[in-house]
This record gives sequence, C-alpha cells and structure tokens, in this order.
Amino acid sequence: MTLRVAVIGARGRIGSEAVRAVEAAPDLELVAALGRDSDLGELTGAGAEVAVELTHPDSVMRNLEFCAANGIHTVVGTTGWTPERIELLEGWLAASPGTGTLIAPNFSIGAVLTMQFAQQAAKYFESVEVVELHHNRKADAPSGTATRTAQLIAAARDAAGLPRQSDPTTHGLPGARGADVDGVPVHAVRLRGLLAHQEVLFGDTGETLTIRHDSLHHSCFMPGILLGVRRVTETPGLTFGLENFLDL
Ligand SMILES: NC(=O)C1=CN([C@@H]2O[C@H](COP(=O)(O)OP(=O)(O)OC[C@H]3O[C@@H](n4cnc5c(N)ncnc54)[C@H](OP(=O)(O)O)[C@@H]3O)[C@@H](O)[C@H]2O)C=CC1
Ligand SMILES: O=C(O)C1=N[C@H](C(=O)O)C[C@H](O)C1
Repeated sequence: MTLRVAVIGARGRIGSEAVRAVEAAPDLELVAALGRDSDLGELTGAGAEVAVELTHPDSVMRNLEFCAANGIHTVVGTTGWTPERIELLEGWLAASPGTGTLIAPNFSIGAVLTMQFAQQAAKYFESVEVVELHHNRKADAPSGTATRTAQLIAAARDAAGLPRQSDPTTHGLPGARGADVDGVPVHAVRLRGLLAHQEVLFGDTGETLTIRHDSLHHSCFMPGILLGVRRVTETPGLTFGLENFLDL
C-alpha cells in the first residue's frame, strides 16, 4: 500500500526537489503537484493523504486551513510562524481529530543538530549572536531556522536563570545590531550564490565557540521531508520541529 502524497508549491526551489523525492520513493505515490494557480480541490479530487506545503508565508495559512478541514495531514516547510498563526492552526487541527501537521523550521539533519548544539551551549557563554546567510531570492528575514535557534537559546538561558545579554552600544545606525529575537541578536545576510547557512557565535572570557551549518543543495532537505510524510499520519495534532521525529 503506497501513501498518497501531494506537493503544494511544486514548481519552487524546494518544492520541485520534493516532487522528485516523492516520485523516487517506492512507498509513496505523488498524486498531485500544485502551483500558485492550482485549485485546492485537486487535493481532495486526487485523494491525497499527506500534503507537503512549500510555498510562501502569504499562502501557507489558506492551504493549511483547507487541508485540516479535509483531514489531509500536512508536512510544512514554509516559514513565517508566529504564536498567533500557530494558535489558529491548532484550532483547525482540534476541529479535525486524527489529522496531523508537522512544521519543520528546517528539514536538514545538520540544521536540526545545530539548533540542539546551540541550545546545549547556551547556558555556558555570556554572549551569543546568530548570523544566517541565504540566497537573495528568499522571501523573509530572519530565516525560520535562525528565529527558532534564537528562541531555543533564549529558553535555555531563561531556564538556567541567566540574564538577557546586554552591551553598552548606545550609538549607531538602526539595525546595526541585528533583529532582537527573545533577546538574542539575529543578523541576516542575502547573497546571490548562497543557499542556506547559519553560524551561532558564543563568547565568554578568553574563548569563543562557533557552530556553523551549510546547506549546499536542496537535496539535504529531502530525507527530513520524507521522514515527516511517513510519520505525520500517525501523529495527530501539531508537531513543531523535525527533532520530534528523530532519535537524537
Ligand atoms: N523548512 C525547510 O527546511 C525549508 C524551508 N524553506 C521554505 O519554503 C518556502 C519556499 O521556499 P522556496 O522554494 O525557496 O521558494 P520559491 O519561491 O522558489 O517557491 C515557492 C513556490 O510556491 C508557489 N506558491 C506560492 N503561493 C502558492 C499557493 N498559494 N499555492 C501553490 N503554490 C504557491 C510559488 O509560485 P510562484 O512562483 O508562482 O509565486 C513558487 O513556485 C519558504 O518559506 C522557505 O523559507 C525552504 C527550504 C528549506
Ligand atoms: O528559504 C530558504 O531557502 C530556507 N528557508 C528556511 C528558513 O527560513 O529557515 C530553511 C532553510 O534555511 C532554507
């Protein structure tokens, strides 16, 4: 028995790679590949059991509302997650018992480990900054991965009773110290030629620690997407982060 899978955002950078990955998986069947102009009814018409959502922060909510209402499980890579959006999604899933959604800020194993290592290091260093670097066609900044990394670092520091970090910078151009994500400065670089990269910089007396991850090709996201597709059908409700499906 194969699992019937659809990809929404099928012509995009990651979506087109996901289409190929699903087609190549013997236990999965690609039953629909939707672009911006497609009718969401194609999902139900094709009998999709799982939809992989890889579109744009402006599109993702409408697509997920439709999927939840129709009992279609979703694996979501699209960024733009706020507490308000998560609450809305949880409401749609609550009204559709048995339906599961995985939101993964990053599907690559290296990025998931980067977040875990950063969380682990967070309480040992006074200073921490996140630098994310992406291709220049990216829709948003900071990246979903950098935002999640900073949130995890901040939570680890709060749990250890560490104060929010501060420095004596009082003069300069707005933005020079990056965006403030839960007290952690996050800097975003956009450069033609890059794909997706992140450095987490830690500093304390006489030493620094740099955790760096580089995504060099969209293929690095595929094992995570396929794992999500296979696991989400047996995981009702919202799961946030691929680490929940990994044995780390
Ligand atoms: N979690 C992860 O590991 C990863 C997440 N991402 C995220 O995935 C998202 C897509 O990234 P990327 O592929 O680079 O972006 P692209 O712009 O290359 O692709 C997005 C695609 O979605 C299409 N699209 C937009 N709205 C809709 C809609 N309502 N229905 C169907 N299709 C739609 C676009 O069509 P059109 O071109 O006509 O606008 C486009 O083909 C981003 O949020 C990105 O941050 C990316 C890589 C990894
Ligand atoms: O837009 C991208 O390319 C990526 N988006 C995700 C993010 O914002 O974190 C994941 C990865 O960084 C690639």
